Amino acid sequence: MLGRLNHVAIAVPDLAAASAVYRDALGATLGEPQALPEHGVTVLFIDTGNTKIELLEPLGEGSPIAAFLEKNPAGGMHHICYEVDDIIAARDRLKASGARVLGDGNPRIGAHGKPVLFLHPKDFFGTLVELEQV
Ligand SMILES: CC[C@@H](C(=O)O)C(=O)SCCNC(=O)CCNC(=O)[C@H](O)C(C)(C)COP(=O)(O)OP(=O)(O)OC[C@H]1O[C@@H](n2cnc3c(N)ncnc32)[C@H](O)[C@@H]1OP(=O)(O)O
Ligand SMILES: [Co+2]
Repeated sequence: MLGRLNHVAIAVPDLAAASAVYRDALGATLGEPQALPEHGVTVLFIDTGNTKIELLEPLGEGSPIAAFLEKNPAGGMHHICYEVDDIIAARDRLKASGARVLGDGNPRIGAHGKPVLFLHPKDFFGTLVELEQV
């Protein structure tokens, strides 16, 4: 079930400033910012060759990362995304094991145009887990 590491996400207060630091200080090659109002974030991906870094900032009212940034105003590691080949089978297996699938439990289309789900951080050792079907 558990596949490759698709991305590590870092929530930031200012996406433009954070991506400039990644470009200028770390020499990162930046993807284009993507506003995703349906997810309440604007994201930008950085390809590291073996995985990706997702920088994300809140977009609009009620962003799901607003409370996280209130607690971590300078930003912080927000979630980790694993790839799965069948997100419905993964969801059903996780729910059967007692894990909490966030939202209404149905996959939504994520930044890569693929179905994604999120698992409650309290069930995975303080780490918000995202699953992406590839
Ligand atoms: C762009 C699309 C997609 C992609 O394709 O990559 C994305 O990545 S979108 C990313 C943004 N969307 C999401 O994160 C959706 C899932 N997240 C949520 O539903 C919420 O963030 C949350 C996980 C339910 C937390 O919401 P929050 O408002 O912070 O609720 P609480 O304050 O009640 O938090 C409960 C509890 O969990 C701790 N917490 C919150 N966020 C995280 C986190 N990222 N990592 C670890 N722990 C987290 C929070 O501190 C609370 O703990 P206690 O205070 O100890 O109770
Ligand atoms: Co993500």
